[in-house]
Amino acid sequence: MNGFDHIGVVGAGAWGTALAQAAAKTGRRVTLWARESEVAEAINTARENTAFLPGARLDAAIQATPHLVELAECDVALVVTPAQHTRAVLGDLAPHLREGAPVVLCSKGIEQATLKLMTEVLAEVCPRTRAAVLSGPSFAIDVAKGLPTAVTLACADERAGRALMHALGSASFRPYYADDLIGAEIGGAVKNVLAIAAGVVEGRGLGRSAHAALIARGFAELTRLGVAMGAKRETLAGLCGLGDLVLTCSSPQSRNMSCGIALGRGEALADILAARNSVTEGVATAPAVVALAERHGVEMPICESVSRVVSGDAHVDAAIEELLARPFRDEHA
Ligand SMILES: NC(=O)C1=CN([C@@H]2O[C@H](COP(=O)(O)OP(=O)(O)OC[C@H]3O[C@@H](n4cnc5c(N)ncnc54)[C@H](O)[C@@H]3O)[C@@H](O)[C@H]2O)C=CC1
Ligand SMILES: O=C(CO)COP(=O)(O)O
Repeated sequence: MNGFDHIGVVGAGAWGTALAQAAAKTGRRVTLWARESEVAEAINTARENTAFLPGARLDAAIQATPHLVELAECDVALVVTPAQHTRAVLGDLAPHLREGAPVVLCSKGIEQATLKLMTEVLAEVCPRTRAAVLSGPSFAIDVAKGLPTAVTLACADERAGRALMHALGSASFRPYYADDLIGAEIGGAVKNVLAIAAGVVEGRGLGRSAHAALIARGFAELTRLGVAMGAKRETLAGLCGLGDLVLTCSSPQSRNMSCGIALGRGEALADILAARNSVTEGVATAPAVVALAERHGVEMPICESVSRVVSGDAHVDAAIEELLARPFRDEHA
């Protein structure tokens, strides 16, 4: 064992459960906080999270609990709550965080009310914590089943970041160290918005060429915002940016893409969201991305269209028409 012997995971949705499983596979003790006591109960007794990650048998080293106080002994906390709820959960977690224990933010979204990244929320709520970000192309069920996956693990403190990489990594779950937290966060947040657009392309039957164009032009938007906010281009072109964009824009298994597919087929957003118990991060993050783009003076027409559609300000067809009517321009402007 090379440190971080006891791993805390905050949030037992699909991703928190999968990360708990990946950590348990390294031989570490894992405490997993579930907001719902019945989820904790099911994990501890049936060894399955039937509510959020059915079909994955969970390691006996994972102890689930509905009480955050039980994370007090953990050497590190992985925070895996939906972005819009992360501030509240961090507030409840703060008194139980062990002095010096890093917090690894694993959610992919921007706080809509404040336009803050998760690292900024953490800095406000738990000011003396070392932050890390884990983000990349990784469906929860793939990780839980031990299929090969690679993610970015960003931490400004290089020693802590590399130690976390070794603690969480295994042959099948492969974190790559980076020092660029902003890049890791922007990649994960913006790709969800673009995946909704990719779903619309699919659901409206606009063809594979439009799909490829959407990914390439979407990546240009993601890069523009990231660079304006201080991210490194190579981070955005890596696992947590381009890698996750390609995965999420190409897999109907993605909640964001499947939401877009349903929108493209003419379903109403409220009905789509009401039919699922899982989070579709791009819906709340889309208006935040547009507001950040305005603040930083960058153009993000695809994200703007998604924002207008999910906010009910534009019909899907009108949004597509507007995008196609944009003036011709230099590709790399
Ligand atoms: N599922 C996946 O494959 C991946 C998800 N993520 C990210 O992980 C984060 C969590 O997503 P999932 O684990 O998929 O969630 P999920 O969609 O499986 O489950 C919803 C989660 O939200 C929690 N929740 C609902 N209301 C809440 C509230 N008021 N306060 C706190 N928590 C509340 C539920 O307890 C549950 O844990 C998201 O930011 C997502 O983008 C990142 C990588 C992969
Ligand atoms: O982030 C993910 C894969 O990397 C999961 O995407 P969805 O939230 O769209 O399902």
